[in-house]
Amino acid sequence: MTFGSHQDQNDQTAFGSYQDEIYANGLGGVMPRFPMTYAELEARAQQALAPSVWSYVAGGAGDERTQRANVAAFERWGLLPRMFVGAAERDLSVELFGMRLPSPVFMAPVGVIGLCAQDGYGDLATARAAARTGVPMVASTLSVDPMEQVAMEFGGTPGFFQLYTPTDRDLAASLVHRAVAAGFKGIVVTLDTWITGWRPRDLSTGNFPQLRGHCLANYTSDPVFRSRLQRPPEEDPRAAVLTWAQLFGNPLTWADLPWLRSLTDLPLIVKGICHPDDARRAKDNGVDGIYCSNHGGRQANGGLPALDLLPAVVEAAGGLPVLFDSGIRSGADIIKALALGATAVGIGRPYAYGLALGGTDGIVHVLRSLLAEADLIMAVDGYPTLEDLNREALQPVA
Ligand SMILES: Cc1cc2nc3c(=O)[nH]c(=O)nc-3n(C[C@H](O)[C@H](O)[C@H](O)COP(=O)(O)O)c2cc1C
Ligand SMILES: CC(C)CC(=O)C(=O)O
Repeated sequence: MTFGSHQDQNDQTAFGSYQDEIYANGLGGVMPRFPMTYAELEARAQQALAPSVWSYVAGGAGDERTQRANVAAFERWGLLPRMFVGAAERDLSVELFGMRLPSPVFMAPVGVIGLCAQDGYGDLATARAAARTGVPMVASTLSVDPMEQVAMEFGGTPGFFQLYTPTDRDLAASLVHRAVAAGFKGIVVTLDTWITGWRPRDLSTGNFPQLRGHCLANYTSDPVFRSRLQRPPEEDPRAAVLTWAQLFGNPLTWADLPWLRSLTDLPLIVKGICHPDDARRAKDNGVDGIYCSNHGGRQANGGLPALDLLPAVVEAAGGLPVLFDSGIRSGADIIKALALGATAVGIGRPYAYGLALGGTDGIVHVLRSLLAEADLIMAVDGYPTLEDLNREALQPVA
């Protein structure tokens, strides 16, 4: 099978075969085009991206201590290999919100992802990667193309819509209802970013407001948003951006949760939950999934690594699915997060870098590499199914 062919879809349950493919294609195939380590992926993405986009994607809050800690946290856990298991066949599939997914991996919402693509249409390229790999995309509110067009590229892969809840409730309802109509399978409400964190790299380049301004397609295509403007955004884009900036961020409280819940029957997932009490309360208020994340260290510096917070959140979630991101850089990281109780694991910056280097092919390469590594670790370490991956599979590094 050739790399990047549409046969990928049929290959979703044999993730480790990507290794054979790379060896078979040899130097004429994947290797000269795509990096095989995260360090190389990051370095080459830096070369490929405009400096302001690079700073925005790679950067985080403050001196980026929390961002680095997210990654370092994975090094404090080691996997325990088991022998005589005969894990010749592995099953990485997972049941999530009533759907069977080929793997417990998804693409975390990345706003402004559009600008990581060479042609500027990165949301569509990402959706196509979801179609090819079966790895769901959580489409950000902040996209270059409207959600309806993004959803049309998903193929058979389910997609999720990430909501930045505006202060205008009618607009929030309109965005959610559009997502339902477009066929999204769940709504992820991000709680930790109603205001942007202190991001020195963005402040240095000064380009962050401009970058955001390119990613308002979900607003400018929205009838409610348009009704709030004196003139159509096509005629007065500056006024549209100013109006958007005024209503972008809603500092939600628990009192808002019943209203959010009432907007849709789709699974409602709350992103940014890091405290067990918040997980418990969200569950008691009728959410369907908890998303443990510290936004990749982009919002508040000085926090604990998200991985360290995961086990308590899982326990408090009392059986609700727990999605996790922040710091996943390898297949081993995926396995460790699953063993610590995550139901599914979100990839963030790595796929944005894949997009920067090779569009849809680049993302497919990143996702398949991560999944191949995860699958092969399960094979070698003797954990054939996700049920086998639990706390017993891990030991803290001394
Ligand atoms: C460039 C960029 C943009 C992001 N935009 C969004 C967004 O629009 N909505 C959201 O909920 N999270 C957003 N996030 C956070 C990611 O969903 C995820 O939590 C984070 O990337 C995980 O950290 P990691 O990439 O270091 O693994 C963004 C992250 C990056 C890197
Ligand atoms: C426009 C931003 C607030 C989008 C985001 O979530 C991020 O950059 O982390």
